[in-house]
Amino acid sequence: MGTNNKLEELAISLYNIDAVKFGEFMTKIGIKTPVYFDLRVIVSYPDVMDLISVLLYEYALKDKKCDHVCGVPYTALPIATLISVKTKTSMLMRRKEAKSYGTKKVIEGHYKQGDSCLIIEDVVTSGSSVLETVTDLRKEGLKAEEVIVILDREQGGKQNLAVNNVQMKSLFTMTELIDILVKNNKITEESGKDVINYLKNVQAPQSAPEFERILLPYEKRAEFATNSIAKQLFTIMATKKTNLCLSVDLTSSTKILDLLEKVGEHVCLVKTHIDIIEDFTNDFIVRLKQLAQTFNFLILEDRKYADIGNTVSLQYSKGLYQVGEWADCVTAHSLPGEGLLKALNNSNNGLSRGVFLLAEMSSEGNLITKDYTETTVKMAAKYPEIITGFVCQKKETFKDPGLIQLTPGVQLESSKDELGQVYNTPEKVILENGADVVVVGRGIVAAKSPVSEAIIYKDTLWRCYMKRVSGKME
Ligand SMILES: O=c1ccn([C@@H]2O[C@H](COP(=O)(O)O)[C@@H](O)[C@H]2O)c(=O)[nH]1
Repeated sequence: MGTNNKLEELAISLYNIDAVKFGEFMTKIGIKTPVYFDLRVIVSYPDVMDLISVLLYEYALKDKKCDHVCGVPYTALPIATLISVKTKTSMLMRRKEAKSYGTKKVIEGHYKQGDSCLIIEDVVTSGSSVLETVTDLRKEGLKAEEVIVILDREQGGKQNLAVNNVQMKSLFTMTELIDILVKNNKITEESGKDVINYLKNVQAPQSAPEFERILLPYEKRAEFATNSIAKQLFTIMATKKTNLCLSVDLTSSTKILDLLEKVGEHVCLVKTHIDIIEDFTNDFIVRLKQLAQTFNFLILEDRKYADIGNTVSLQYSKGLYQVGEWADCVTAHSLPGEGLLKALNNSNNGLSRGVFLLAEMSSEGNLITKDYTETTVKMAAKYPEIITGFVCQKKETFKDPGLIQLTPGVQLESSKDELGQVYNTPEKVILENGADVVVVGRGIVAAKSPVSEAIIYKDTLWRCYMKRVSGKME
């Protein structure tokens, strides 16, 4: 049987075993889709597994030399195993979380620096899962420049990967799969067209003006995010319906924890300045993490790293605060150059971590220029796996819908403090200036009743966001 016939056979089998379904489904992040894939079920069908491995071999592996293969966890792991055995190629296995004991290895198997590793994946949408695996392999000095996938959903993954120097090959694109299923009378031409139309809509975002980043809802933005913390933060905002980041600029750990007990449910992000706490102990961190888990918020340590890579690496992972152990993300200046980003990227100990780069500041008379901001954004583009977004003030600062605009300097009325902090209103920062997550400090912590004030900020900020995105996705 020729490769084309086998591809047809595979498409029909995937349909028959319900690995691909048509109808109206809701994705994990609440977006409607007319097609749904669940390739996890293929492990129960040895004939389908066999066909997939034969096709992957014939299509992409026959004439290729690579030192290892590695499946993106979890669905692609058994596929990678079959390929490894069939081609007698060594396999590597990537853990999703580093072990907390022993070697703390993320990549299991025997390999040496410079070895090439071919990645195998089942379905690619934005390419972010593949990029997570690429990042871990590259950290070990492996060459990870190619991925083969069963299905390309044609939602920007291929382009995203190419930007990160990963070439993607697929057995089918979504359009090709649909064509086969229509041709074999598995689905009607109409539902085929529905899917193609859906694809056109989701492919358009980056170019069409109505899909400008600030007009997209957070759940959609999560799909574009490459950094896992950005993805989580978008999803938390969409689920909890809050884009409020509380800056807990208090010097007593008890006061911070008491406040978070009461307002944790209203915030998506809690921003700390850990070095202003006068009674810091490790218990504070334990309690803070518990609260983050209970109320589903992330933690940002606003450390504003600004030193050479080696020092930043030490500041991040050592010393009294061991920030890398507990903060989901940190802030950093771009001033010292890329070494700092490399340091943060290499010091994450296998944990999901993110960085907000300061591209602009809210304080009067700050020395950041337009050129500096633009160069900062360009620098960030080289480290998509670690960059969560930018601390900035203007919507023009960056375009990438997968990154987050974190904007401080916000109070209910425009004003200034006596030390140069400039406050804009929620309306201005969200509707005009493009803020995604809004940082409020003294507006809440110094209020007479911080809890009721937090609720007012949360409601006001969310209303502005809803106004911004409403009607644009229909
Ligand atoms: O440009 C910047 C960057 C960071 N910040 C920080 O945000 C909070 C703002 O606190 P307020 O009490 O709401 O003024 C504070 O922790 C700053 O360090 C900023 O204000 N501007």
